[in-house]
Amino acid sequence: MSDYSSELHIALLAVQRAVILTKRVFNEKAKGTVSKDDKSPVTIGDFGAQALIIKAIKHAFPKDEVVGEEEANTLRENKALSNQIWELVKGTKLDEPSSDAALGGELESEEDMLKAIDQGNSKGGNKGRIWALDPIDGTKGFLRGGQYAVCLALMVDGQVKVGVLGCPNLPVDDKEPLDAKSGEDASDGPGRGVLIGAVEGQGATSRPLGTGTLQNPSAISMRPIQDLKDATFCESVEAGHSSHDDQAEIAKKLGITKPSVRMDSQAKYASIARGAGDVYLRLPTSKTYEEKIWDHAAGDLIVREAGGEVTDVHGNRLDFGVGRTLKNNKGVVAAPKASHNEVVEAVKAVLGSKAS
Ligand SMILES: Nc1ncnc2c1ncn2[C@@H]1O[C@H](COP(=O)(O)O)[C@@H](OP(=O)(O)O)[C@H]1O
Ligand SMILES: [Mg+2]
Ligand SMILES: [Mg+2]
Ligand SMILES: [Mg+2]
Repeated sequence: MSDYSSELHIALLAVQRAVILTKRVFNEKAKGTVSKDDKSPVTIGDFGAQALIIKAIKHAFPKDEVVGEEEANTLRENKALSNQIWELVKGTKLDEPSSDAALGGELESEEDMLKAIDQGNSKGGNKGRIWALDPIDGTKGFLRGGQYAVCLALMVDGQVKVGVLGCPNLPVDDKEPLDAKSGEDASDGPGRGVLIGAVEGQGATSRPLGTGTLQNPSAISMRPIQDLKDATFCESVEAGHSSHDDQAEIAKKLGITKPSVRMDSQAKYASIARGAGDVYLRLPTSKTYEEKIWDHAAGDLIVREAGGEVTDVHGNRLDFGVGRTLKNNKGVVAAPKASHNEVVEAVKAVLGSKAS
């Protein structure tokens, strides 16, 4: 049986390399945004990071498939944008040549880059080895100057085996508690940037994000909370992604008085997994929206390996084996194992009272 050590190693290095690129874009005023068909934004950072990571995976594990969020169609029609991304991608490498070589080195050409982006077109499913990739999660936060994450997970037969989150704007210090402002005006200056990883059955770790070989990891775990009244809750900044009103009602029901922490991206999963916060709620805002597997795969495993439980609002585990979306689930409830049931009951009570 595989211990997934080489998959974890490649995933950590690939995310670390992609963050070199996303940080350059984050710190530029013009981030090269275009709108997708669903009107959501995508930047040169999203495309560039997807190309770099898929190149690395296909080099190390040529037979594996990838479910990536982005596709290159728009770029093939917009040469100027494609050129701009290529200028960024072609110079991006890890400082340590042997680490960069493990990822297959640089992409060969602009066409090679577009092809890599399009290799994220797997349909997903519950057979074989499939990676789920969100090159920039929290693109709206990325544009606003908030939190964002580079997210990569390996699923085997529909089960998440390896998960990695690169969070350039979170503090390196695992124990720095979240407060109501943690999601605002984020920066990637000194003391910031964390790389979280997990393998099924082997726990979760964190280490500072670097630019070459991987730094030493420390084990992370969720904070033991005696009473949910003292919990710190995280939710999306975007009210269109998760209902702030329902979450406030649930918090009230549980006796929570602290204001919620609004934060973009899977930085929420990363934060609760390392004990900087406690509970992450994502409450459906529409009957039709299906959550995307790349928005949750890495975070789901990392929180569960850190001593948490992750389910949908009905208390069912997230099902990553049914395609590119979580069509069997609604919303997300992530909490320490011992408190998870109590949170789900409060969620059911509040959402149930609104069912028509
Ligand atoms: N109506 C909706 N409900 C829930 N999630 C949505 C949504 N519309 C978009 N999203 C997803 O929310 C993600 C951001 O999550 P959060 O709100 O926690 O920061 C987006 O990821 P991207 O930024 O990668 O596109 C996008 O996939
Ligand atoms: Mg997006
Ligand atoms: Mg996302
Ligand atoms: Mg994204």
